[in-house]
Amino acid sequence: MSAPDLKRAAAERAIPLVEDGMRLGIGTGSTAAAFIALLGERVRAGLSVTGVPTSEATRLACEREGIPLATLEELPELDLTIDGADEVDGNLRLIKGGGAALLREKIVAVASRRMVVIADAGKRVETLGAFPLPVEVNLFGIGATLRAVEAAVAQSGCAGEIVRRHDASGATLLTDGGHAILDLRLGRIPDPEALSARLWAVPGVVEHGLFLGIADAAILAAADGEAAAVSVLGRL
Ligand SMILES: O=C[C@H](O)[C@H](O)[C@H](O)COP(=O)(O)O
Repeated sequence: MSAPDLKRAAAERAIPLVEDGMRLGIGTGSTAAAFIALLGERVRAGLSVTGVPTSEATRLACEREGIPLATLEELPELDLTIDGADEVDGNLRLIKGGGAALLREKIVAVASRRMVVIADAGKRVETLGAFPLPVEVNLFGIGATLRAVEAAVAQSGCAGEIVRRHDASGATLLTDGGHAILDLRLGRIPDPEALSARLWAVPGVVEHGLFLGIADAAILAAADGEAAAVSVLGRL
C-alpha cells in the first residue's frame, strides 16, 4: 500500500467526525489534501460545513472543491480541526510545519474545541525531533534571532544544526505571513516543553512547530498487506 493510500485511509476515518453544521479548521499538507478531496465529495452530496483554512494552499484547494469558507475573524470558535503532522509521540505531542503552515495551523487548532491529527503511521515516534523542528521567525534581525535560537536550543538540552529554509529558486522561503523558517535539526528533543518555553522567549520568534497539549487524537494508518490498518491514539 502506497503512502498516498495510507494518507487517504487516515482521512477517510476522519470524515465521519465531521457533522452537519460544523465550523471546521482545515489543515495543510498532503494528508490534509486527501481529507479536503473527501470533504468536497461530502459537501457536494449535501453536507453543510464552514471551513477555516490553515494556509493559502488549503484555501485554494477548498475553493476548488466547493467547500464554503470563512475567516477566523468571522468564526473565532471552531468545533473541530483536522490536520496532518510531521511527527506524533505517544502523548499526542506533535511536530508540524514541514509545509511552512505552522503559525496559521496552530492558531486554528487552538481556536478549535477539538483537534484530530491524520497521518500515516510512519509519523508516530517515541521521541520527537528526528524531523527538523520548524521555527517561524520575523525577517528583521534574522541573524541575531538565529543566534538566540541556538542559545535556546542549548539551554534546553538539545544540540544540532539550524538551517534557514529556502524555496525552489534558492531564495529565503516566506510563509503565508511573510516570515522565514529556521529548521532545527536536533535529532531528538528530550524535553519538548522546555524547548518550547525557551523558543517563545526569543524576540523574533513568531511561533514554533511543537504542538503541545493541543491535539486530542491521532488517526494513524499503517500498511497491513494490501489493506490499511487504522489505529487511533487518544479519543475521537
Ligand atoms: O506546514 C505543514 C503542516 O504542518 C503539515 O500538516 C505537515 O507538514 C504534514 O504534512 P503531510 O501530510 O504532507 O506529511
